Amino acid sequence: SHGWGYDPENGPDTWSAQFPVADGPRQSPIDIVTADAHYDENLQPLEVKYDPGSSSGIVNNGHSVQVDFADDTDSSTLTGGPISGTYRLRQFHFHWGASDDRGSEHTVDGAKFPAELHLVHWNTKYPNFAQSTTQPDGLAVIGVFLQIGDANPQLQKVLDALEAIKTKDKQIAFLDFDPSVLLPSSLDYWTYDGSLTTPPLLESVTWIVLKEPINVSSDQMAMFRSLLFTQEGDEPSNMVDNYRPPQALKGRSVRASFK
Ligand SMILES: NS(=O)(=O)c1ccc(C(=O)NCc2ccc(F)cc2)cc1
Ligand SMILES: [Zn+2]
Repeated sequence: SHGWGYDPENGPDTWSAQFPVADGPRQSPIDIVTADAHYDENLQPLEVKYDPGSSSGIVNNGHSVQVDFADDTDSSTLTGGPISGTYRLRQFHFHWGASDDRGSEHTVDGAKFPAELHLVHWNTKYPNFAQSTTQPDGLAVIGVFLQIGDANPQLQKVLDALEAIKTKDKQIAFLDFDPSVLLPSSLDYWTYDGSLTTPPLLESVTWIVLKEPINVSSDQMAMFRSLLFTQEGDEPSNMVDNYRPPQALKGRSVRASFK
C-alpha cells in the first residue's frame, strides 16, 4: 500500500512529505469567495473547439475515471478566456464524494458540490504535455461543477463505460465523444493561477471554473461510486472522496468574466 491516494495514510494531508510544493504559493483547489472575485472586462470569452474524433479511450487510473484524447494535432483546443495562445485538450476526468453532500474540489462561498469535472489542456508553445506541466503557463483546466438534479443524458455515455473499467488500470476504447456536450449553457467563469490538485501538484495551471453547474442525478452519482481504487484481485476499496480540499489563497486574486 504505497503511493499517494485519498485514504488517511496516503491522502491530501500526507502529500507534502513527498511533494513539498503542496505547501506552495499557488496550490489548488480553492474556495471561491464570490464577493471577492473581481470582474475583469479584459477577460475574453472562452473558445472551446473539440473534435469528437480525437477521443481515444477511457481509463480507471486508480485515482479517477479519465477520458483521453489524441493531442498530436490541434483538433481539440481551448483559446480565449484568460489564456493567450492555443491549448490542446489532453483528457477530462472527475472528482466526487462518498455522498451527495461533498465531492467537488473547488467550493463556492464554502459550498461543496457532489462532483467536479476537469477538462485538462496544455499550451502548444511547449513541445508536449509533460513539458507544459513544468511551466507557470503550461496548463489550462476548465472546472465544471455537477449538481444533483435530473439525470444527465450526455454523462450517461461515460457512465455506461464504467462497468468495463471497474478496477485500477483497466481501460477500453472510447471513441467519438464530444466533451462539449458536458458543458453548461453559460461559459461565464472565475479564473485564478493554481496547480494540479493531485501529486505532483505542479504550479502550472490557469484555472477556469465555470459558474453554471451541470446536472447529475443521485443514481448517476452512485455509478461513479461503483468504481474501485484497487486492482482486480486486491481487497476492494470504493473510489469515493477522491478530492483535495480547498487550499490557502496566499494573496492570489480570483477574477470573474461576468458582472
Ligand atoms: N485534478 S487536475 O485537473 O488538477 C490534474 C490534471 C492532470 C494531472 C496529471 O496529468 N497528472 C499526471 C502527470 C503530471 C505531470 C506529468 F509530467 C505527467 C503526468 C493531475 C491533476
Ligand atoms: Zn482533477
